[in-house]
Amino acid sequence: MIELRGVKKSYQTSSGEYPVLKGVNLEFNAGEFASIIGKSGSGKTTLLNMITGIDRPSDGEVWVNGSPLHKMSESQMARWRGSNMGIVFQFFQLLPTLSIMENLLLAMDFCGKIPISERKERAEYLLNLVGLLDHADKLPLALSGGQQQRVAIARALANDPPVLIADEPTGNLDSKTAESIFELFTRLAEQGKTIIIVTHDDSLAKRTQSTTMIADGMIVAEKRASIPLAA
Ligand SMILES: Nc1ncnc2c1ncn2[C@@H]1O[C@H](COP(=O)(O)OP(=O)(O)OP(=O)(O)O)[C@@H](O)[C@H]1O
Repeated sequence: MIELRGVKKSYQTSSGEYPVLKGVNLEFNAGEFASIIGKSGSGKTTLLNMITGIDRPSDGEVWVNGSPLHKMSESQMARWRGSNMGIVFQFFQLLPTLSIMENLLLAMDFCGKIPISERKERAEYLLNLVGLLDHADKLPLALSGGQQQRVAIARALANDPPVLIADEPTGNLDSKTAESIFELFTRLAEQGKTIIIVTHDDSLAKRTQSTTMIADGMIVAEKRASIPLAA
């Protein structure tokens, strides 16, 4: 469903070319709840950026649901991403001057996949799903970090994408809030969404169906659990 073949990524720096991903081969199945772990600077965010199409590989191929991301133009990619990928960024990136409800509606407006007449109801459904319907009219900064993270997840789901990607979704959260977010991901995977998270939390990673460890831009270990998702 998601396949990376020989993916390399280098950045040009003042001291020359800096290789960050050095030939990554990886596969994720539809409906899989996967984690990516690795030390700071090992290339995790860069790897996620390859899968979401936020950045392009210097070499290699990235296929998602049969679409060749490595061949798409910027505008094709933006359109494709809007309806195919839900992205939860490390620092939420909610628009601070819009209410929680407006943040979700805007994501739907940009994409156009959800009919206009259904957007408000869908936003309410998603805010209810993450337990924040009572906060719909508040501005993001009126919420706690954990609540903002849940809004970011609701927004990522706005256009009902088959894939949800989250960079450190439970970083900086207390353990109870982290647990509730993990449970939400588990439920979404059970409903058929493919979920890929980057995490520093080994105990959370162990509870996902597969864990990929990256070190120095290379996959150094892959573990696939044959057990069902842990609750
Ligand atoms: N645009 C860029 N230009 C130059 N170097 C970059 C760029 N983006 C990332 N890097 C470098 O690539 C390496 C990997 O970065 P990346 O953000 O993917 O790591 P990470 O594993 O996600 O780290 P962290 O856990 O700290 O978020 C780092 O050394 C980083 O400094």
